[in-house]
Amino acid sequence: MNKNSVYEQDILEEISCNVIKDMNTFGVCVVDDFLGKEKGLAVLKEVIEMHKTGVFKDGQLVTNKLKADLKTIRSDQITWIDGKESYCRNIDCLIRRVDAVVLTANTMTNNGKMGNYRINGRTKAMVACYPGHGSHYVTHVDNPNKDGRCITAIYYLNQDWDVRKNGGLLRIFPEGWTDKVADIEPIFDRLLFFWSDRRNPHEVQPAYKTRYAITLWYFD
Ligand SMILES: O=C(O)CNC(=O)c1n[nH]c2ccccc2c1=O
Ligand SMILES: [Fe+2]
Repeated sequence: MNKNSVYEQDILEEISCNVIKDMNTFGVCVVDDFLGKEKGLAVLKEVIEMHKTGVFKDGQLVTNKLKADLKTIRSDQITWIDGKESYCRNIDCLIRRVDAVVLTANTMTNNGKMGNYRINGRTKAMVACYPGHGSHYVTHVDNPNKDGRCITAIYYLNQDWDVRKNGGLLRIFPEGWTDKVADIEPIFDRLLFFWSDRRNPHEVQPAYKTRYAITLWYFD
């Protein structure tokens, strides 16, 4: 094993340790500077290129009933990739690193499980774009009905993001914490994990600048 990979292995184990601790304590875990600036920018470049070539499909319509003009706000725009596409080499590297964290965390816990899950697969990667103009995602649970998804992993790509100006905050309302919320800013090179089930209802608040994220859901 060369020096570099031993170093990378150490970092991977350190990150995985933190993921286990935070997931078992809070059900939510944030890892900042996950890829580093160069690799993060390479992923962002691929996503922007995809956006330009029009691969994103319009997501759900959100009709804004508050306004008399019943203005419809187009919300998320998404596309699914498995990472093997020719235009996703850097996104594939991201996916493999997130896989490595989840699988390492899974094996590091004494019984080979994280939160009583034995992860054995995941979805393709969902690349999501909130196009600004107030686009948002109403409070929801990713997996309300035991469809097998247990961990949501979201990687954010938004440079110089200021929630006071740009909105787009992810607000999680952890079950059992009536007076507390987890506010996650969708900042560049941030990786977020949370349990996908009813423990973590969450919303994406209205975004006023193009907002990119890549989501993976892990199955047990
Ligand atoms: O971007 C975020 O910070 C959180 N994002 C979400 O919770 C989220 N959850 N479920 C989806 C299903 C289909 C399309 C987009 C989504 C989506 O952005
Ligand atoms: Fe969600």
